[in-house]
Amino acid sequence: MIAYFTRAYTFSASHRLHTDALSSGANRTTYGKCNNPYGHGHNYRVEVTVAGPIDSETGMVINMATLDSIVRTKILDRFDHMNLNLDPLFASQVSTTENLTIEIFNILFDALKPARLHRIRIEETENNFFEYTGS
Ligand SMILES: Nc1nc2c(c(=O)[nH]1)N=C([C@H](O)[C@H](O)COP(=O)(O)OP(=O)(O)OP(=O)(O)O)CN2
Ligand SMILES: [Zn+2]
Repeated sequence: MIAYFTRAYTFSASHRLHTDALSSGANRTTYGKCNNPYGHGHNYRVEVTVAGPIDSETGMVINMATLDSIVRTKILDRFDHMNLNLDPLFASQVSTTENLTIEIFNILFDALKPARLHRIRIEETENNFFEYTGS
């Protein structure tokens, strides 16, 4: 029997949607106000879902303290109060939340092993949600 455990985390970060592959005008047309040269910020809410059998001794899919520690070390310490565009992950790709969601999935997929990361879901604003399950 496989169970799913989801825990939510938040971090605040700034970014600017911009690509050197487009002209200034095309960037402005494509990204609108999000192309503002001074950037803007979000309070990102990240949902991490781990899937797996329930351990017969602990009754858990994953120990929450273990999950918290890994997410803090790998994600929150890296991105909270940072400019996403300055992170090497976004040196050659736009800091859209689609890309952020995939990058966070890939980081945590490796870090959580042998536990199995099932899904990352990120709320960028009250209206924008993104999710990735690895394929
Ligand atoms: N496909 C994507 N489109 C957009 C992304 C993205 O990551 N993927 N991101 C943005 C911006 O980062 C932007 O900051 C979103 O904010 P906004 O347009 O203000 O979003 P809302 O409409 O939800 O908020 P309002 O306050 O109602 O304007 C844009 N597009
Ligand atoms: Zn934004």
